[in-house]
Amino acid sequence: MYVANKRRSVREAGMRDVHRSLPQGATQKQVAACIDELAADPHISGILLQLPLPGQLDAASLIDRIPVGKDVDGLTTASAGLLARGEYGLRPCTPSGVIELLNSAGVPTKGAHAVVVGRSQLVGRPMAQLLLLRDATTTLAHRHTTDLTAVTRTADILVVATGICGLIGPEHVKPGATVIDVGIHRTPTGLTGDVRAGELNSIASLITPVPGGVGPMTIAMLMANTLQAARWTHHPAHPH
Ligand SMILES: Nc1nc2c(c(=O)[nH]1)N[C@@H](CN(C=O)c1ccc(C(=O)N[C@@H](CCC(=O)O)C(=O)O)cc1)CN2
Repeated sequence: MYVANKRRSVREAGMRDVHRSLPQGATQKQVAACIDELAADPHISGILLQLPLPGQLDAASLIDRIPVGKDVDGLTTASAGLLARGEYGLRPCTPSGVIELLNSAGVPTKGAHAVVVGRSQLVGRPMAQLLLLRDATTTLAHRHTTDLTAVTRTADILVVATGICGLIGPEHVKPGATVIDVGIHRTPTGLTGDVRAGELNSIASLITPVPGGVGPMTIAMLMANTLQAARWTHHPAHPH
């Protein structure tokens, strides 16, 4: 469904979309060959490998076959390195979308205490790096954090990306905080996040909804990255 949504957005933005669907049992070699073909094609500006992959595949080494200039998900080692050094490059879509949400809502990051819960390569780690670049005092919490509640309660900006449905409740949130819920879970009563948003109305000053919050921003940032990558493709002086 996410792939279908991305393909639709690509077409709506006036770009051409090329979709390669491999069988569930595809080998590392088959997926690598598919990426290599797209990487070598001068008519392709951006490539993404939809995650998660089936267990027989090693995602990290496959992602690293994507040339850095076409890495519209910002997940290659090269893109992660540029981000870690605060240098110009394509950045992961979900964390970039969160920064856009904070900007558009006028939430100041400079000097704020931002706590990110979850340390995935896809969201948590790059999120912490981006907040640091925005001059937030940043804490990255995870499953081994001692007394998570005490840590999250000091956050002016709380970003939750744990994959645990309803983990965060009122006891975790400082009054007036901005809460960003990256989680998405399908339950018998509908879609819900990592945050029990309904219990936070009188505590948080701002909170992103699920659905309709971070998810659509992820796709919007993918479009922005793809446009940037296309500009580089057509202007040979680009940095990659
Ligand atoms: N290669 C990647 N794989 C994955 C990424 C990614 O950024 N790159 N992120 C997630 C899934 N994802 C995009 O791929 C994604 C998740 C959710 C949404 C979204 O719009 N959600 C809607 C609800 C849609 C629904 O379920 O009905 C919302 O939150 O309102 C977009 C993209 C893992 N894999």
